[in-house]
Amino acid sequence: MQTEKEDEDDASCEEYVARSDFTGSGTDQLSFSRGDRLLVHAKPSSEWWWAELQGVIGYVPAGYLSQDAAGEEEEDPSIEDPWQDEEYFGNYGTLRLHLEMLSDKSRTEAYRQVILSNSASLSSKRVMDLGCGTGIISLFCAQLARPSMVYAVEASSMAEYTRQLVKQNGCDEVVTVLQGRAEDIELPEQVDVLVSEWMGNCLLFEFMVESVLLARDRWLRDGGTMWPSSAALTLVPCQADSYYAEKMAFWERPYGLDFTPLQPLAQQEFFTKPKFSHIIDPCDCLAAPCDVISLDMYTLQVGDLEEMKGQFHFCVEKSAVFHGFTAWFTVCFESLEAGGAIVELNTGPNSGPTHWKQTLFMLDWPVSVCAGDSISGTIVLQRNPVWRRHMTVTLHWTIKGSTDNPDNSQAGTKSFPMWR
Ligand SMILES: NC(=[NH2+])NCCC[C@H]1O[C@@H](n2cnc3c(N)ncnc32)[C@H](O)[C@@H]1O
Repeated sequence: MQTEKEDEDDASCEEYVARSDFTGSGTDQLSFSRGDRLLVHAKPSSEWWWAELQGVIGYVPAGYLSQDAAGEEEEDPSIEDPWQDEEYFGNYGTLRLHLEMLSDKSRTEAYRQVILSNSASLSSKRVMDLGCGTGIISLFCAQLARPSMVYAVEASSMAEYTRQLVKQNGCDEVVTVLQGRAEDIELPEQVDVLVSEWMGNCLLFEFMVESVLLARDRWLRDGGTMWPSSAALTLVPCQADSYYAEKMAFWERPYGLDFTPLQPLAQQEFFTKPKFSHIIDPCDCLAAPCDVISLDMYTLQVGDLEEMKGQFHFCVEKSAVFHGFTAWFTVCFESLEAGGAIVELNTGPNSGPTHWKQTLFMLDWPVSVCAGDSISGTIVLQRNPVWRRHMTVTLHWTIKGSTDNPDNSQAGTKSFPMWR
């Protein structure tokens, strides 16, 4: 018989249905599968609830749960396809994106350099090229080295053409194209090297990296090599005068008229989401850039991707208007030979241009800063619990005046959806 307290607890418990799978990270998060019925005991915050599943208790992301049974009938599109694979792989089935990537010399030459500088060590190695697209990396392997086999895995319809390109270039003895998602295909053997070009805007957008980690855990032999081997997200406070003038200052006096009542609209429309494909000029950087998140591709776990946190502390080097932060990434490819040369692909303003360009996060209002001021804070990349290729980037910052400008101290925070 339940005690009054237990009755009371049951009364406060509410049953919810999981709309999507969730892999918890750490000991206090509860993993579950789509369709599981969870008992929610408490809602300490709007994002994380305290729930129970088959006697196990832990934190669950509230966004994953829906209460109304009716929700099951009107399937929310995100439940059907939280990875939006139909649209995602549909896009990669056309040439537009492949042309953009192949036209990116910094990107493509970096992968070619990796193969070239490891060509001797690649002899007799088994390679998996995850998300091979047109197969360029696999063709580099077959052309510049003597691997025993390259498994070129591609989920989109481009794979049919990739097979033709492999044959057209006389590489079909070495390269085998497998059409399918890396998560679903079967290889006849484990591989020595897992190479992939998985990086998205702000490094993680698209979350293709999850597929790479799953393939690592399933197909890379112990002691095998991950290319890239590591990745880092870099941040810098910046001025963005021309972007600000174009989107915000414009409304001050267009054709001699005062359109400033539209500025709150402009802020909402143009500064709510990050501006990807921004090109930051090195002189727009207000401080030395700082790596805020570093990924080790050998130890990174899928659960780690739910929330990635980084800290920063910038010393402002010149008096300017602080419009926002700019982010970019760098990936490194370790040598197959111990101590061999590392190849780096840096998508920042001091390296060759790439199709990723950089990502600009505009503050709601610019702030004047002086040389000697400090800008400290944190960046949090929160993976979208429903749309699994998306995330929200939250920046918290505090500006502290330098000794000769002590009263300029202010704090701010802003969340930027990428893109839902
Ligand atoms: N750097 C990126 N942001 N995107 C560039 C690589 C993306 C290529 O990998 C393919 N691709 C992406 N995910 C997968 C997957 N899980 N399995 C197979 N192919 C994939 C996709 O169809 C495309 O051809």
